[in-house]
Parts: sequence; C-alpha cells; structure tokens
Amino acid sequence: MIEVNGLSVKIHKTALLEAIQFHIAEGDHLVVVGPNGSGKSTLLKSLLGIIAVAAGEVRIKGKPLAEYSQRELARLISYVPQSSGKQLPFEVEDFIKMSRYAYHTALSDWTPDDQAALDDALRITNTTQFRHRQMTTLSGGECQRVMIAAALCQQTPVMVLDEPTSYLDPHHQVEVHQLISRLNQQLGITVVEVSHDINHAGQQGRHVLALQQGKSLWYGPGEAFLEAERLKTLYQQEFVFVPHPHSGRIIALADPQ
Ligand SMILES: Nc1ncnc2c1ncn2[C@@H]1O[C@H](COP(=O)(O)OP(=O)(O)OP(=O)(O)O)[C@@H](O)[C@H]1O
Repeated sequence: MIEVNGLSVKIHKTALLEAIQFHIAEGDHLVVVGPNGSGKSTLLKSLLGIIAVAAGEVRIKGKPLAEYSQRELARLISYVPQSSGKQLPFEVEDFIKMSRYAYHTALSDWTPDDQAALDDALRITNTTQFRHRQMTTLSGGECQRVMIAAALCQQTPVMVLDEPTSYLDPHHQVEVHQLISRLNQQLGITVVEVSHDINHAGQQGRHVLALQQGKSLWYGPGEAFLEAERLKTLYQQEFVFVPHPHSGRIIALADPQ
C-alpha cells in the first residue's frame, strides 16, 4: 500500500529524516515510536505530501505521491492530527461533514452516500449522541473520537494518526486504542500511527518503526520490539520487563532505579 524508499527531509540544511526505508502492506498496522524530536510527525507529513522531500520517494499503491492530486490523496489517506479539535467553532456533525470535500465540487449536493458515510462514522466511533453538540463542549476523549469519526467519514483505505491518545486518561487511552484496532482488523483500514506508548506498539499483529534522530533504528514485528538494549538505546532509559498476569504478554516499564 505504501512504500517509503530512501526518504530524506531537510529544513535549512538540517536533516529531519535520513534514508528512511519501509513498506506497509494493505491492512497493516504500523506504529512509529521514538523520543521527542526524533522525526515521527515529520514522517507522517511526508506520507501526506505536506512537506517537501529532499531525497528518496513515497509511493502509494505503486504510484509516486507527487503524481497524485490533493483530491485523489484525500480519497486515499485520512489524517488525525496531534492537536485537539476542542477549539474548533463547529457543531460536531458539520465538522465531520467537511471531511467529505474530496467527493464534492463547489455546487454539488449532499448525497445519500455522504449521509451513510456520516452515520456510519458516528456509529462506529460511538459519537452519534454528540452530533449536535459544539466541538468546544466535548471532553478530550469525546473530541478524539470525533476527530477519528471525521477521518473515517472520509472513507479512505489508509488512516494516519499522530499521537491519538495523548492528553487522554488511561480509560480513554484504552478506548481509543481499541477503536483504532477495530478500524484496522474489522474494516481492513491500513493504519499508520505515531505513539509514545511502547506497550501498545509492542503487540502481535503490528509493525514498529523506531526513529532516533531522524534515522531508522529498528523496524520489525511488534512482538519483537520490547527488548532491553533496544529500548535503552532508543530512549537512553533503563526498563524492566514483567509478564502480564492474564495474557502473559511482556510489559515494559521505565525503571527510575
Ligand atoms: N519547520 C521546521 N523548522 C525547523 N525545525 C523543524 C521543523 N519541523 C520540525 N522541526 C524539527 O525537526 C525535529 C523533528 O520534529 P518532529 O515534530 O517530527 O518530531 P517528533 O518525533 O514528532 O516529536 P514529538 O514526539 O515531540 O512530537 C525536531 O527537532 C523539530 O524541532
């Protein structure tokens, strides 16, 4: 679905990304991890075509990203940005409806297909009860579900999310993680997600790309990611590892020593 070949990004001669190389198969769930400032958001912007590439290329479905129009790309990739939508002066339904722009011209009417996409997005994200609320009145967790509903309403095969659980309490983190897993596993949406939650990344059925200072430190299956030396190299931090009491899955905990 997505091929990233030797991708480098520079701003004012400073390299933000250097020779990044990975492929994402259709239906894959890639979690991009790494310390603050390691280039994760820059990588997502490269996949969305909103940042200039210095070298290498991104291909979507075999075609170079640069050869797609904005409208074509908007039918392929949806984006849930890092910032909260809580400041947006819109009713929830009106905000979500805007994500259908790639299916419309200036004069075209709202269609039954648009309405079905809107109703499905509200139902799947459990946000139907908020459809007539103002975005500014939502809690952080509710707002994040609405942001995902807007991306879902865009009906794209790929969804890119930048730290979708930041600012959420543990319960809402779990809720949003489960929602993203459902979109991936049940709807077959290819997911590319930036996360600081290494235990979320290190799960079976996912791939992990670990970035460090704009370079790829490690790429591999989620279940092989949580390894002491790797995490120490990546975060300059000691970790301890404990088995989950129910599933036996290994959990990594930062160890202050
Ligand atoms: N437009 C820009 N001009 C100058 N430097 C930039 C620009 N955009 C990003 N950077 C720098 O590039 C580096 C990578 O930024 P990026 O936002 O991709 O990191 P990140 O891994 O997503 O960080 P975080 O985990 O803190 O969100 C940072 O040092 C940042 O300051």
